[in-house]
Amino acid sequence: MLLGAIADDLTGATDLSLMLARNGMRTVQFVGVPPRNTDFGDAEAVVVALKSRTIAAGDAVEMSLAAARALLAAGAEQLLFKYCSTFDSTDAGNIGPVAEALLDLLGAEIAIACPAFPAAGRSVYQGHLFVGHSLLSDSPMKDHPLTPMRDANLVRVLQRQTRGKVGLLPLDVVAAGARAVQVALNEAAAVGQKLMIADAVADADLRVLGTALADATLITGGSGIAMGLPDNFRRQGKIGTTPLVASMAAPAGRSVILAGSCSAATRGQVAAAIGARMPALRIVPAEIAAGTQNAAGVAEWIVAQNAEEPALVYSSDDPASVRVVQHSLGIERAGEMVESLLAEVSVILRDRGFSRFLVAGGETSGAVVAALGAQALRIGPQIAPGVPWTRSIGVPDLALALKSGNFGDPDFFLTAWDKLDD
Ligand SMILES: Nc1ncnc2c1ncn2[C@@H]1O[C@H](COP(=O)(O)OP(=O)(O)OP(=O)(O)O)[C@@H](O)[C@H]1O
Ligand SMILES: O=C(O)[C@@H](O)C(=O)CO
Repeated sequence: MLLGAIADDLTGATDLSLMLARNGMRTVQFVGVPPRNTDFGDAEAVVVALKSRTIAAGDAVEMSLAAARALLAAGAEQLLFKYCSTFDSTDAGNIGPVAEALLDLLGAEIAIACPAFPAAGRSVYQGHLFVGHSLLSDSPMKDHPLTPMRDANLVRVLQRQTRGKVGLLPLDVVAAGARAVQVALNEAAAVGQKLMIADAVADADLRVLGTALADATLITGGSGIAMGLPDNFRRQGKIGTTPLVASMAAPAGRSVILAGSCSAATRGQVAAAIGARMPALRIVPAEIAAGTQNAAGVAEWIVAQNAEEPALVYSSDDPASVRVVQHSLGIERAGEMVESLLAEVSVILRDRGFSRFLVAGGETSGAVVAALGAQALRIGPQIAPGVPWTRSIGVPDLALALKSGNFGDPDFFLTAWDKLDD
């Protein structure tokens, strides 16, 4: 095992695992910190998925350090801390505190922070994060239920979360090549900077950064920052090239879609599925609170649908309605109620022979997969940039597609199934 990664949510971990697998690295993903003496088999990269994006910063630090220690003990030569390509965080953390704690653990002087992922429309220029053609602060991320992002200047955002000084690695330095990047990082470290937001607007920039970071013990960023890393190991003769599969055998059983993401892309996918007459049931937080909607009832409804086609259960709602719910129930309680209900539903369905789950939303996926009991995932074919099918290793044997809220085309819920072989 060469590369050890810690992801702050589950869909982010599959996004990263797909990036590494697409770039030829044998990658296995773990859900939670792997237990002591875990056999990582022939994995060249191990990605540990945490659910640490929105918990208290101290807990996120502790969990991330535990993951880092497990990866280092298993032989990782380089650590990557993966967070969201939209830099989802608050002034309390958790990107800054976790990155600083990992720097301390490794005794490293400086790390870059680069959420750019051009294939999904995320680019960083002059330290400002763009989502498509909009600044982060003008994008739908300004209304995220848990981490509303209202400042696009990432140097400023990260500085509010960190003790150490945050700097900028501008695009002209990146354009000058890997050596220029290394010189800039050394100079920044010499003046006491701990983290540097790195500009990148195209895959070529991310590959330059990747090359420059061959000897870095810690790298932080979105999945894009990983695209150049496998080549470093390849140049050193440590890995070959394992091709990504084009389709995946799925265990026999029924299919379901559970969407707990309120992100714009997911809402579009829900609308497209309903438009295509997929059977769909809406989860309403106020009804869960009132006890008129519960997991048993929702699961019954799903089981009663046509067994040959996937059915959709969604809580996805527009920002104004989400705000109303959060105001009456509390942000955390509203989120937890939906997550718990979908998690309970998934367990009932698993026990009724469902084996193919498509889950939308990072927090939602974390809750569902933990309840389902899948502990490690093998990476299958790409459905959309950042979203692969995965198959759990051992028991339970499930096909899982864990979709980040904002990823995928509108027809994602309809076409994802084409990549599964019966
Ligand atoms: N109708 C709703 N009202 C209030 N909260 C909701 C509603 N539906 C879902 N939620 C909560 O909003 C949160 C959505 O977060 P989640 O991470 O699942 O999606 P996302 O942020 O779009 O995805 P990602 O993190 O992958 O970008 C969850 O905690 C979920 O339970
Ligand atoms: O980086 C992204 O955008 C995703 O992998 C993610 O982390 C969403 O939760």
